Amino acid sequence: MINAPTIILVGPMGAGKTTIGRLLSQQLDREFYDSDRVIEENAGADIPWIFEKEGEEGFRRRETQTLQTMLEADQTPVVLATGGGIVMKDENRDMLKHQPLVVYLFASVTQQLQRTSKSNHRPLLKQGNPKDTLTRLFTVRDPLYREVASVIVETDSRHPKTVANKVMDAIKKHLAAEA
Ligand SMILES: Nc1ncnc2c1ncn2[C@@H]1O[C@H](COP(=O)(O)OP(=O)(O)OP(=O)(O)O)[C@@H](O)[C@H]1O
Ligand SMILES: O=C(O)C1=C[C@@H](O)[C@@H](O)[C@H](O)C1
Ligand SMILES: [Mg+2]
Repeated sequence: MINAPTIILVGPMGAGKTTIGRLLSQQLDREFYDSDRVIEENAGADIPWIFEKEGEEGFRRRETQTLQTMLEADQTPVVLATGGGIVMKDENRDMLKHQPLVVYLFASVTQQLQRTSKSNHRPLLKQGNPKDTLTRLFTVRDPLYREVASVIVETDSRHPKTVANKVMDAIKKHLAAEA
């Protein structure tokens, strides 16, 4: 595993990309980055503010730029969590498909709903009914996550540490099959 390339986590809001990404980075003794946090640091503002001032389109422009910079800059392998909508742009999916290790953290809509209900910093869930929004996004995005992923790990009803261990096992299997 020491030689594993950069691990990129994709999946919907509440899949646990940030949570599991942190755990993996600790287990592997690697740097952890979260594209949402990098966007916020570069903007000097949080995601709700960016959505309010620049719209989703402005946020997506920043997201593409951030992904590009991070993938180009990355020499040593790291763990990179992405935002739930990273797969919406063709150019982002192209970048991701060229990466050796993209992990789709799968979560059902019911589970996404439970996990996202604890906080209200996600602009897309502030308008309308969150269950309808998550269902609509799932229909569009689930095939796109699958399109870019080398590995898929189910996260429903699993403790974060169990998910992190499952990701490690799945990565080992994937790398062994590729060797
Ligand atoms: N496997 C899990 N079991 C229980 N709770 C979890 C699990 N994974 C994540 N959580 C909790 O769900 C919430 C959302 O997790 P997290 O922020 O890691 O999701 P995310 O995929 O990064 O979402 P976003 O796309 O919005 O950034 C957090 O409160 C986290 O503690
Ligand atoms: O699913 C989405 O489109 C988003 C998910 C979050 O990670 C943030 O990137 C932002 O709130 C948008
Ligand atoms: Mg996150």
